[in-house]
Parts: sequence; C-alpha cells; structure tokens
Amino acid sequence: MSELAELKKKIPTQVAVLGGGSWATALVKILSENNVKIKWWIRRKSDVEFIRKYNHNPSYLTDVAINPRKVKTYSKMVDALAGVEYIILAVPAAFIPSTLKDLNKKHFEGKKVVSAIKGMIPDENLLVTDWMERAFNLPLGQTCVIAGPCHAEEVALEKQSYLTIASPDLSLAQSFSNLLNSRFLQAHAIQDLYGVEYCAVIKNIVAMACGITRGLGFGDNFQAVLVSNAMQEIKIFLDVVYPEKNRDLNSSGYLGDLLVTAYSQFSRNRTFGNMIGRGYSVKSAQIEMNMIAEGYYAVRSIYSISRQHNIKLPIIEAVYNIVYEKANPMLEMNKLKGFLK
Ligand SMILES: NC(=O)c1ccc[n+]([C@@H]2O[C@H](COP(=O)([O-])OP(=O)(O)OC[C@H]3O[C@@H](n4cnc5c(N)ncnc54)[C@H](O)[C@@H]3O)[C@@H](O)[C@H]2O)c1
Ligand SMILES: O=P(O)(O)OC[C@H](O)CO
Repeated sequence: MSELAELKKKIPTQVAVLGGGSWATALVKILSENNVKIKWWIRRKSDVEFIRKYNHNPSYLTDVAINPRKVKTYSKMVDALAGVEYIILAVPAAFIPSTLKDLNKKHFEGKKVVSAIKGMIPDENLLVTDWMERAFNLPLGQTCVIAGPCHAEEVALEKQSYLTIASPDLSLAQSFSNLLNSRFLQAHAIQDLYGVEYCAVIKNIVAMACGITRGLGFGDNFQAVLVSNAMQEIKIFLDVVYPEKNRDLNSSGYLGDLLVTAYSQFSRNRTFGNMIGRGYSVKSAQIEMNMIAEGYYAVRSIYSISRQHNIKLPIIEAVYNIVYEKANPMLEMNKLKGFLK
C-alpha cells in the first residue's frame, strides 16, 4: 500500500447524522465508538446545548454517553454537512421534506447518503431514497439504506444485533457496513435497496396490526397467524411493485425486521397499535407516545399504492380503515378473520 493510501486509512471517516431521536442517538454511539467522526445535527437548539454541556441526549436514550472528542453537535444543518463523506438521514420520513427544505443538490454533491428511515414521504407516496433522487438529483448508486431488526434501545444496551445495508452499489453498502461492525453489531451488504426499504415500511404497519389485536385481547395464536399472513402480503406487494428474483424474504433484513417489530416491547408501532386497540384515539395515542410510529403515515401510502396496482392486502386495508376511516377496530379484526389462514 502506498504512503498516501496508508495515511488516508488512518484519517477517521466523517459522517453527518441528521436527527436527534432514538435511532440517531444509537447510530452516533455505534459509529463514534468505531472511531468515526460525527457531525450531529439536531433540530432543537436546547438539545444541542444540553449535549454540549452534559454529553447525553436529554430527550432520547438518555443513558448513552456521547464522546465529545468524536461527536460535535450542530443546530445549523449546512455546518454539519461540510466536509463529510456520508450523510445519514435519521428523521421520521414525514418530516424529511421540511427538514431538508433549505438544502439543494450542491449540498449532496460527492457525498453518500444513507437513509436510516423506515417510512414513506406522505402525500407523495415515495420511499425516502426515491424522494431524495427526485428532490436533489441524487443518483441511487450514491445511496444506501440501513435495514434489519434493530431496536435503538437494545443497541444502547449493547445487545448483540444485526443490520442489513442495501445499495445498488454493493461496494458502497460494504464500505458503510465496515463503519458499523463492532463487538455487538454485525452489518452485511446487499443490493436490494427498494425491496428492504418497502419491507421495512410495511412491517411497521403489521406491527401496528399486532398491537391493535393485542389491545383488543386477541392472543398469541392469532398474532402468529396474522404475522405469517402479513409476510405473504409483503411478498405479494413486492412481487408486483418491485420484483426481484434473487430476493430472500426469509432473511433477517426482511422477515427478521418484521418479527422484531411485531413482537418487541420496544416497538413504537406496536405500542401505538396497542393503544388504538385499547380505545385511544389516534391523536391521543400520538400525544402520549412522544415518539413517531412510522406505520401511521405509511399505511396511507401503501394502501394507495396497492390500490393503484390492484393488489388486495387485507391486513393493510384493516389498519388503514381503523386509522384513517375511523372503523371500529374489533369489527375490522373480525372481518380479517375470514381472510387469514
Ligand atoms: N428507534 C429505533 O429503534 C429505530 C430503528 C431503526 C430505524 N428507525 C427509524 O429511524 C427513523 C427515526 O426514528 P427514531 O426512532 O429515531 O425517532 P423517535 O421516535 O425516537 O423520535 C422522534 C424524532 O422525530 C423528530 N421530530 C418530531 N417532530 C418533528 C418535526 N415536526 N419536525 C422534524 N422532526 C421532528 C424528533 O426530533 C426526533 O428526532 C424512523 O424512520 C424510524 O423508523 C428507528
Ligand atoms: O420501534 P419501531 O416500531 O419504530 O421499530 C424500530 C425498528 O424498525 C426495529 O427494527
């Protein structure tokens, strides 16, 4: 290896992280412990000031220690983007257009964009990477997504976890995986960007359905059938909307993520659904959570896309009816019983 290459290898990679929620905080922990230099943009000025003073996020994963030598916090986004190699998007999808409204394509030139988001841009019904391509002319090959079963709370506790990094450019996915690998985290690279991105979006809706049934008093037997039927709905959707013959839906980036979200105590989407099942209104459940259940926005987009393609997805439809049409949750689940097998 040449001297210059050796030197380059020693210079820490610079990464901007946009977002101050649980997943952003967990990613900052993983990367900064791997000697990556983080420029962390957070929306609330008071949070930025708190982290600078106390080295902890005051609002999410408050126990995680932030290393000030590796992590600098910013409230002006363009300052956080200057000079970085990667930009990680970790803001819920619904807020992406407003969060990035002052940026233009120049801010992304020569940079790789990593979406850590598992949601859709509402109204436009677009995946985040698709939206980024249209909004900033960002080539898909410059983009990757972080997928796989990984709750931020477990990362904070250093529980063994696995991630799937997807990009049409496998070498980009591999390079980014290398930044994440650690003693408690293994990342692996694949190429099916839209496939894992759609699957991550739909599994959130399924987790809401699981929460609703739990809140209504259904048991484990019903939930197991619900989840296995949901996997078939994911397959039907992907085979029509984004077919790919080498996709392995049984792998952890797809099925694994569905299972963890459907069953974990940490799932925002499951918790949100559970409140609906117990009789909360959508508004009161959202206010009580202080976290974002992406499935709430996603179900409208996925329902709309499935109608455009003439695909019948009974579980998605039931959640859509409950959340957006004010349908009675028990009546919807009773209707669903007839479709499950
Ligand atoms: N938390 C996890 O375990 C986890 C794991 C994998 C992926 N993700 C994904 O990461 C993304 C971020 O979710 P999270 O779990 O970090 O969020 P969170 O629910 O922990 O926190 C909410 C986030 O939304 C932001 N927010 C709230 N209102 C806003 C507004 N009006 N404008 C802009 N931002 C606003 C908050 O600042 C905060 O960053 C989501 O797409 C989620 O699906 C989360
Ligand atoms: O807490 P949830 O429901 O947003 O899910 C978080 C992650 O996507 C799990 O992999």
